[in-house]
Order: sequence, then structure tokens, then C-alpha cells
Amino acid sequence: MNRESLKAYIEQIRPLNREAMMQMEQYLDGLTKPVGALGKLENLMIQLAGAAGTVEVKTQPKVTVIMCSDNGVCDVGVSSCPQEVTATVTYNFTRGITGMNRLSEFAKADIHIVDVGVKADFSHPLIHNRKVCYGTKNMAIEPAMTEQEALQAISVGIEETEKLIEKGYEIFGTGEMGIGNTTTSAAITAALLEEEIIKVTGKGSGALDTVYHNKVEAIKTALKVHQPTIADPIDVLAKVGGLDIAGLVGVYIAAAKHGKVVVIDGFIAAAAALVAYKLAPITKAYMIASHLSKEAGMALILQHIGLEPHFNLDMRLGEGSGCPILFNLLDMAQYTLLGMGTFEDAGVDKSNYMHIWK
Ligand SMILES: Cc1cc2ncn([C@H]3O[C@H](COP(=O)(O)O)[C@@H](O)[C@H]3O)c2cc1C
Ligand SMILES: O=C(O)c1cccnc1
Repeated sequence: MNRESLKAYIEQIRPLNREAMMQMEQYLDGLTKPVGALGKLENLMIQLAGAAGTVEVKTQPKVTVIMCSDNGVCDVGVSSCPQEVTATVTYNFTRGITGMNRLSEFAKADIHIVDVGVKADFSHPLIHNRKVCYGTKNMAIEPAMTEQEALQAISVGIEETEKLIEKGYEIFGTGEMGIGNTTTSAAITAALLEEEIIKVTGKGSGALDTVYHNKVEAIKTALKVHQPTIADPIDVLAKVGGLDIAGLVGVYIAAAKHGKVVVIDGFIAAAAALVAYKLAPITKAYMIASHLSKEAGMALILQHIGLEPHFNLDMRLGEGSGCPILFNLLDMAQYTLLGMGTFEDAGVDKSNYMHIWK
């Protein structure tokens, strides 16, 4: 995929279907409750109707796409964790033992593991080999990726998502595994939001003071040396981003193009959402924020896009972990709102309560 074909793909994304959203809203307003009283649960159903183009919304089946890749910037000590852990955890997703595995099983949701650039080889049927290269370059010295590599990783995200859509998945989530990716996410956020580096850089998986200092310095150097063009999200992504983030950009874009909502996990998934939003603001209509990560940069990204998190559990795991929790909320919203009685069913004379019932 090149810039032109990506642009042509993005141009096919349609806005949410207003008619279906109005129908859903009208239906919800007729239920035995004050108008809007189920708040964001109602908003979720309206958004799903808009995405699907019908009030007959489906919340099953669900899948979180987990983009796994390594980051060359680990060479300058930006994570307290050794880089090899990327490969270990990527493999562990196949063993069912990670936090993400358990959360997803509980939510009856699937995971789809993609090796978009891990610095190790796997031969496991559950790890989809879409390796662009064996990790990015160290952005503190040279650009993390070429533009072509970044575009290829976006294509991987698009193609994997389209395969999952063909399999019948209705709801998508975004996950990642890549030691050092809170540094790349902070670099992207600092560049695209034109924010101070320390305001968007956190302790990631648990940085000590020296590691935190290395993170800030690596980002400072990368932005100074490569001078990414702020108005060009692909340039920013290629120079200071990661293959995992690029892959997730493809997930947001492809899901939106096919009328499917995408749940955003934590800071890294949010950095990818920011790139997708900058490339195609229309993708926002299909995004659902799950939780607010402990990483400070996430709140700024969501504010910028104009999305609100649905919960704050002080989580900072990544892997897609916020998605299955939000999936549960979607199921609950659908079960409740599409199963409730109308005010007629409830025998309520609404003429006395016109101010709360429409
Ligand atoms: C055992 C382990 C499992 C993880 N699962 C997700 N992450 C999370 O931490 C990493 C980012 O943090 P940093 O930028 O500090 O390296 C990513 O892989 C992210 O998914 C993990 C981190 C560790 C150590
Ligand atoms: O919010 C996240 O996604 C996150 C935070 C810390 C470490 N890994 C991921």
C-alpha cells in the first residue's frame, strides 16, 4: 500500500448512519425509564446502530487484534524490562496465561495475535506471521521506520482486520505487545499534540528514575534529529513510532471502512487511534474508549479526539486489556436496553411526567 492507495481506502469510510441512530434513540426513549437515564449505555447502542446502519445491532462475536513488535529504542534503556519479553509474552498469548487471555475468556471474546515485527521467529498456528522486519531502528539515532515500512505495517492491520470481518466478527478491540512502546507512543503524542514531552511520558511498565530519564532524552533527541512533519501523521509514525502502533492504525481504518466499531485499550492503542484520527477524522465515529490508562498521555489524546473513557481502573497493562472489560459493558447494554419493557408495558401514565418522558 502506498500513500495514494491508503488515501483512496480512507475515502471510502462512511459517516455513521443518522437514520438508524435516530431510530435507536426513539426506541430507547420509549423504554420504561426517564429519557437518557441509562446514559452511556444508551450512547453505546446508538453508536452501534449508526455503525451497523440498523437498530438490529449485534455485539457478538468480538475479537481483539494484538499487534506485537519490537522497538529499537530499547537500545538506550527506555524500559525496565528486557526486550526479549516482547517475544515471551507474544508466545504466552498462545498459552492462555496472560492477563489479556483471562479477561478475554471471561468476556467470551477472541484474540488475534499478529507478529508485525517481533525480533524473534515463531512457528505457532495462533501467531500470524506478518513480520515487516525484526523490530524498528533506534529512533534516538535514526528514523524508527522507513515510510514504506510504516505503510506496510498499516496494510498488515487492514488486511488482518478484513480477514476477521470476513470471518464474521462484529466488534473489534486493539491490543499490543512491544517492550519500549510507551516511549514510541509518548513520542507520537508529543509530536502530534505539540505537547511537552514530560507531560505525555509516563513510567510505562514500571520505569525507575534513570529509565524515565532515558525515555525523555530518547524522545527529545528523536524529535530534534528527525524533525517529523506534524501535519503528516505517517511521517511522525514512521520516524518515532512503532510497527505495532502502525498495525493498529490499520485496524482502526479497516474497521471503520467496514462499519464496525473499534474499542481502544490503553495509551499505546490510544496513540494509534490518534494517528488514525489525524489521517482520517471520520474514524472517530467508530471508536469507543474503554479505560483511562495510568499513563498521563492517554487523557490528553482522548481529550484531543473528543472521546470519553468509560471507566478508570488504574490499569497500565496494555495487551488490549481494557477491551474485554468494555465488551462486557456492551453486552450488558444490549441485554438490558433491547430487553426492557416500554412505558406502556410498565403501565406508566406518562402524561404526568412529560418532562422526563418524551
Ligand atoms: C511482563 C510484561 C507483560 C506485558 N504486557 C504488556 N506490557 C506492556 O508493557 C510494554 C510497554 O512498557 P514499556 O514501554 O515500559 O516497555 C508493552 O509491551 C505493553 O504492552 C507488558 C510488560 C511486561 C514487562
Ligand atoms: O496504557 C497502556 O497501554 C500501557 C501502560 C503501561 C504499560 N503498557 C501499556
